[in-house]
Amino acid sequence: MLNRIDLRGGARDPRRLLPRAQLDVSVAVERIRPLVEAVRDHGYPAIREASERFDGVSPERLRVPAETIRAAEGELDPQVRAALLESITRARKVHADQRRTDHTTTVVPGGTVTERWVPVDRVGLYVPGGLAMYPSTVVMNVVPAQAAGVRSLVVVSPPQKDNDGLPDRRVLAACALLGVDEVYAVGGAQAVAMLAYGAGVDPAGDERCEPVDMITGPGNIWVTAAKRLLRGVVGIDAEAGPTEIAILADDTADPAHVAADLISQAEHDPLAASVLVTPSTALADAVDAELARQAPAAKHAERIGTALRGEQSGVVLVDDLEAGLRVVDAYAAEHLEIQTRNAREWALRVRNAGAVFVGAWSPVSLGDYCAGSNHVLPTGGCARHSSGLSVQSFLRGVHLVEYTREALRDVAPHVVTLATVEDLPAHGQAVSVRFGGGGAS
Ligand SMILES: NC(=O)c1ccc[n+]([C@@H]2O[C@H](COP(=O)([O-])OP(=O)(O)OC[C@H]3O[C@@H](n4cnc5c(N)ncnc54)[C@H](O)[C@@H]3O)[C@@H](O)[C@H]2O)c1
Ligand SMILES: N[C@H](CO)Cc1c[nH]c[nH+]1
Ligand SMILES: [Zn+2]
Repeated sequence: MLNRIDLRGGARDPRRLLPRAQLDVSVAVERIRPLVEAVRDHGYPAIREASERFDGVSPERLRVPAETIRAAEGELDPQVRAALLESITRARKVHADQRRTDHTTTVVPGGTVTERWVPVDRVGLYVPGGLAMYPSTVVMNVVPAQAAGVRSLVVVSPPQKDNDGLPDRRVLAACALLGVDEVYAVGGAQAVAMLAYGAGVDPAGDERCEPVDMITGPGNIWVTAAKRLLRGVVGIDAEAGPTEIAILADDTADPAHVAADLISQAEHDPLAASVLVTPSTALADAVDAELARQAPAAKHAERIGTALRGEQSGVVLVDDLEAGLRVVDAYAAEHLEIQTRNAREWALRVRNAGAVFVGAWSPVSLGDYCAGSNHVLPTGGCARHSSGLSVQSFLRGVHLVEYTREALRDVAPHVVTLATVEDLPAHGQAVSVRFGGGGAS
């Protein structure tokens, strides 16, 4: 069922052999540019027009009333409430524990540099809502922002035809459980543009969404394209586009589990990538057989089939696990499962992955909902240089430089020398003047 790529006995570059579906983000950027510019220039009418075109709804007001958010919590199924609360509790525990604390280094007696971790003031959190609904993504965005101490949080999520043009009820309920009260029924590139530039959110222009300082959260290729386009206008977390799973497995892995995990992420999007890397032909054959058995029976069989057959998915056959490790490192998957003997040892050697899931009992679905880790992770190879969303994503390190007169005097000649070398004498003078004019004394 999966494309088979045989790297055994050869030295072919795995990056070329495993193309990514969203290499087309740059094409999507050009497609959404006029929409982003229209939202910047006209605000509400442009957003409404895009919602009509892409979401099939034409909302009068984009902001979700506070009582609607509260009512959604009231209507929540008790089992769903319990599961969301468990997810929130575990995520809060992990994210609060990982918050960086301020640190002071005494460089010399009387001279210190303190690194202060200051939260971003206002952030926009994107919660997808096209093919699937993501109350869990509300948790994964909001919990780290709150743990960082962000003061102003706004959630955007696409309007749903079957919910009177409001975001999904479970998404609203998750906002209520987390104490978020600024929510807009806007999705796609238009939501990203609204957050970046700010915009009126009703026909009369009485209500406004004020611009944010940073936008986080996953989304489809259009959301990812808008984030790439607006990076710089606002801060952006890593690109978190169509989901990816890679599994490094040997003959100890259970083919039924491997297939189920590949299918679980293919379920997100026809552009999702599911990749198995293994030295075992027997496992590859058995996983193929399991995929053929499990995939057609899945609820979202059509998009799963499209994702699994897509050029972005496949089985990579390698000579051994060392070669497999090189492949998964080159690929830099959003999620990497290690299902091998001594899984932890292999996992600790991985350099490039959004998150690593170790052994038979840590499937990606656990991390999607209830491990305590974050599921907003870098896709498209961004794991080579970027981290998943965390409490750190919402903090800025600000250096506090504090020297006494004596400490400055001691180092003044070096400052003056470096300023002279760079032909920026006024820099040197700003130090010298403090010690009686021309030169430091
Ligand atoms: N990496 C992660 O952390 C992570 C987590 C959860 C989900 N995901 C991914 O997020 C994505 C969610 O996608 P989704 O589609 O379900 O929801 P989405 O909210 O990202 O996209 C829906 C929006 O796309 C816009 N849109 C649809 N067609 C368009 C077009 N032709 N041109 C311009 N805009 C258009 C619409 O405005 C709609 O509101 C999936 O790819 C999933 O794999 C990633
Ligand atoms: N696997 C997704 C991250 O790529 C997150 C998610 C949310 N709900 C289910 N899964
Ligand atoms: Zn998932």
